[in-house]
Amino acid sequence: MDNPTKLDARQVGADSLPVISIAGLCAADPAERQAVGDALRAACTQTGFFYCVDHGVPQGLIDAVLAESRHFFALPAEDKIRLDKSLSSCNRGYEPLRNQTLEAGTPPDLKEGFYIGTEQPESGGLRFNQGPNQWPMAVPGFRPTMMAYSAALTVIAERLMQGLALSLGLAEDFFSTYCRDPQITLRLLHYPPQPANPQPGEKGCGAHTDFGGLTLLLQDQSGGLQVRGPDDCWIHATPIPGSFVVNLGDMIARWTNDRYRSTLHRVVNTSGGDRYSVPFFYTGNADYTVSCLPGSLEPGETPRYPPVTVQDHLRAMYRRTYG
Ligand SMILES: O=C(O)CCC(=O)C(=O)O
Ligand SMILES: [Fe+2]
Repeated sequence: MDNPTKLDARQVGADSLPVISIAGLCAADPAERQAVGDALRAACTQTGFFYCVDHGVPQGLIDAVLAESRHFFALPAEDKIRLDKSLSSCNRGYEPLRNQTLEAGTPPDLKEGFYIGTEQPESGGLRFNQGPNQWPMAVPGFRPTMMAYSAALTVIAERLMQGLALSLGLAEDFFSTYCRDPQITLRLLHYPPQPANPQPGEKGCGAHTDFGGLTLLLQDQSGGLQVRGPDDCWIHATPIPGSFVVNLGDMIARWTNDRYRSTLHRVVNTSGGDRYSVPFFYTGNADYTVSCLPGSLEPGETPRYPPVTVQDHLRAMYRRTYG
């Protein structure tokens, strides 16, 4: 890892990360579906990040998510604190500025957030991240918008998992058990502008890899997301209107013995204004055991990671970044 206090990134065009149209995943012709699988394979082995377009999620819904998120974060601090995630048994609700440190050895992240998941009965913390949401009553459009968006992205994520199966030469429905009753987390994020005189290494979101399966990120037009390139430079994931930035999390790296990359990324909000983004984490069925996939080992090669359930893996990862 380079010096974490150095925050500059290479200025490159959006074409440095692949742009993949996923419309073909809905085609009746298997060759069209496989063509998307082939494009995914290239992106997954090379960058671990790509822009996803032609996904079919209405732009009006995407715009509404960002608008409702802005409304929420503009509420007075006391209203937000009333929904603090420490009041939830399942990590749902508001997370104040500087609450998480995604990059060990650097100051806490300059972001505030709000966690939403599948609406479930209270489990008293027995089932990790599973239970009821907390909702801001002062923002009436918030709940229906976030529920509609979560449902829409769950469909896209499941479709992408079918594409990933094709990309790996597996049956298209290979991940169907993983996709049954999936854990999803919608995370609203608000980044204030990067301070003029930050502490060494202080930034919006420290360098990290994502914990789960797939992440589908909606970002506004501020920019600031930086992705670790194969040549160990940081490259800007410049916003492309209407796209999602998709990346693979650690579970896919475990599945493929690191053939598919779970790539480091971070956020430095140098836009001068507020930045809003909405990662959607698709982590699959909590009880599913992630272990090295058929075809991901060369003869004589052994798995780098022991099998782990989705739930146990996530629990360990949250513990690491929330202390
Ligand atoms: O805000 C972003 O663009 C990225 C957020 C992120 O990487 C995360 O929440 O895991
Ligand atoms: Fe991330």
